[in-house]
Amino acid sequence: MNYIVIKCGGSVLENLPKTFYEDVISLHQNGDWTPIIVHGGGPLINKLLNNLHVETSFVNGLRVTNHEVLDIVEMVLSGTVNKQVVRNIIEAGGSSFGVSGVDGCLLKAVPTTDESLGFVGEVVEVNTTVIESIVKQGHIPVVSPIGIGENGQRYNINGDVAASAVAKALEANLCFISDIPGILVEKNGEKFKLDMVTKAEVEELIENKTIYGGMIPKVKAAIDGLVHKIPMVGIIDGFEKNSLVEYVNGKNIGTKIVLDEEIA
Ligand SMILES: Nc1ncnc2c1ncn2[C@@H]1O[C@H](COP(=O)(O)OP(=O)(O)O)[C@@H](O)[C@H]1O
Ligand SMILES: CC(=O)N[C@@H](CCC(=O)OP(=O)(O)O)C(=O)O
Repeated sequence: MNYIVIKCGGSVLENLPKTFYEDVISLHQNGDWTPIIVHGGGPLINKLLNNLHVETSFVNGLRVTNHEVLDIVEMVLSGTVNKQVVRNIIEAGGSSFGVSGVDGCLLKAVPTTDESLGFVGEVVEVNTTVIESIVKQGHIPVVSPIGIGENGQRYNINGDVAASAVAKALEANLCFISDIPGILVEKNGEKFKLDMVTKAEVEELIENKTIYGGMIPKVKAAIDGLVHKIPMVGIIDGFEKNSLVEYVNGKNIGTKIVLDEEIA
């Protein structure tokens, strides 16, 4: 099966055009690709935390997650956002089935090594049978990034990290849909997009702070995926018309991430 994991960032989710979902559905219906959506929802979590006067902070793009934050994160991701994406696909004429990483122990997790992050998890195992059975029923799976660990403990997993874990488990292509045309760098006061970056370049861009915030987990998850044999990883603009279709057809769109140039 030619799986493609499409990670929809919270930065674009609320405003993705209907044509985006129509493109996902057409990939599915043409039979060449089996799309799986993994979503984020950071801005909506921020909004609810703010409304409830709960403080929030990030370390290297990951949200520090205590009990109170964890409750709200799960509510937003596995409730509001997951069902919104499922509805969007139905509205665009497709069929989809939403699950959280907790359902069927889809995303088995352990706490991340940085203890100061609280209940932030890393995925240690993906129960691919959950995805496979949804696909078998003819639905597009929509996954929210909450993981489950020992004794039923929930974990907040960054959407990019969850998407990469699912792609690794299925040996799938991976595509990050975000609100930027790709990785941007500044030269002579002007910003331009990189068509391709290597692992070494990514590390340098993080080091010199050209890559910051939510882009850090994205590129780290991309590299981790490539190291574990994901065939292709890219970051593309969700608002650009046909971007997803062009990406799967190998057009030069967004930023392609590679381990090194020889194997590009
Ligand atoms: N070098 C960079 N190029 C492009 N965007 C970057 C870069 N470094 C940091 N960013 C930020 O990363 C954001 C995308 O990450 P994030 O907000 O987590 O998006 P998403 O919700 O789509 O996962 C961009 O909107 C931008 O603010
Ligand atoms: C640990 C961690 O940072 N989890 C993220 C999960 C949502 C997410 O990843 O949303 P985006 O894709 O919109 O960034 C969070 O709490 O915001």
